[in-house]
Amino acid sequence: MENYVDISYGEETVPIGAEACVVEALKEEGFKYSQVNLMTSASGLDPSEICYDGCACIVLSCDDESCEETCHCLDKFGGNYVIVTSDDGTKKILLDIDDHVNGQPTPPIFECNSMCKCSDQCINREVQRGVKVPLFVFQCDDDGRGFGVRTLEPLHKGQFICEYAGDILDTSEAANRSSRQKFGDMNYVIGVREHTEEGSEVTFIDPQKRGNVGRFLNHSCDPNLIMIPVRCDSEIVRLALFARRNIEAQEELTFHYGGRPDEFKDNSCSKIQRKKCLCGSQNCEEFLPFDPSLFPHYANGN
Ligand SMILES: C[S@@+](CC[C@H](N)C(=O)[O-])C[C@H]1O[C@@H](n2cnc3c(N)ncnc32)[C@H](O)[C@@H]1O
Repeated sequence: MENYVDISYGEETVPIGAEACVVEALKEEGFKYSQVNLMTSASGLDPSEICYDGCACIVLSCDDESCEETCHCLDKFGGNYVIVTSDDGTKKILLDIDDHVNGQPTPPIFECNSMCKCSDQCINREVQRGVKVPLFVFQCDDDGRGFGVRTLEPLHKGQFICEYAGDILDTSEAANRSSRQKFGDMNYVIGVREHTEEGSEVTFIDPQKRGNVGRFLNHSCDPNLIMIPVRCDSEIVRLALFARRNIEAQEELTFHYGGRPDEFKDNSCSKIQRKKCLCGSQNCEEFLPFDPSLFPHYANGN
C-alpha cells in the first residue's frame, strides 16, 4: 500500500489505496472525497443535524450489564451489534446479518449519537467510526464495469465495511440529475425505500462528484455485501454496507443495487433501456436494477 495514493487524503482512519488510473480519473472528474453524507442547496436536507435524544450512560460501552439504569438507546431501538473473538484472539464488532438478509420487515438500526454520554468506543457506534478495513480501488479487467473495490484483508460475516456516502438528494433533485444522464453512463444515484407504519420514505444519495469509497462498489446478482439503512445523529439515513458472508482477502466487494437479490423483480420498464449486467454470477439477472422513479421518460415507455 505504501506506493499508492490514499484517495481519501486522510479523511478515513485507514488509507484507501487505488491504482494510478483511478487517481488520474478522479482528478479529471474533479471528484472530492467525503467520508460523510453532504447537504446540497437544491434539496436542503441537512445530514449533520442532531435529531435524537442521547442516553445518559456514563460508560465505555452501552450494554445491559454496564449501564446502571436502562440505556435509553438500547431500550428504545434495541441492541444492534455483538463482539466476537476470532481464533487469532482479535475482537470484531458484528451485526446479526441473517436478520437483515432474511427478515421481513428488517429491523431498523439506530446507533448511539452525539447527545449520548457513552464513550466513542461504545459498541453501538460502529458505522459512525468509519472504514476500518484496508480497501483498494482497481480497474476491472476491461470488462465494461469500470473501477471496482477489493478488500486487502479477510472479512467476517456481519462486519461493517463502509458507507455509500455522498450528496443527499430529494426525489426531484435525484430525477433532475438522472435526467442529464445518457444511456450507458455510469449511474451513481442510489435510492433507498424504507417502509414505516406511517408509510414509505425514500432517500437518494449521489456520490458521483462528492462521496466516499462506496461509490466504486459494483453490483452483483450474487453479492458479498448487503446495504442496510442506519441512523446516528440525523433522521437522514446512512447507507451502511456489511459483509453478507465471510470474505477472503483480494475478493472484489459487491452489493445488489436493487436491495436483496430475491426482492428486485421490477419489470415495469422495457429491458431495452436497462444496462446489461456483467457480474458473471451463475444466478445473474441479466440487467442491472433500474429505478423507474428516476427516469419517468423511460418508465412511460418512451
Ligand atoms: C456506483 S457505480 C460503480 C463504480 C463504477 N464501476 C466506476 O467505475 O466508478 C455504478 C456503475 O458501474 C457500472 N457497473 C456496476 N456493476 C456493474 C455490473 N454488474 N455490470 C455492468 N456494469 C456495472 C455501471 O455502469 C453502473 O451504472
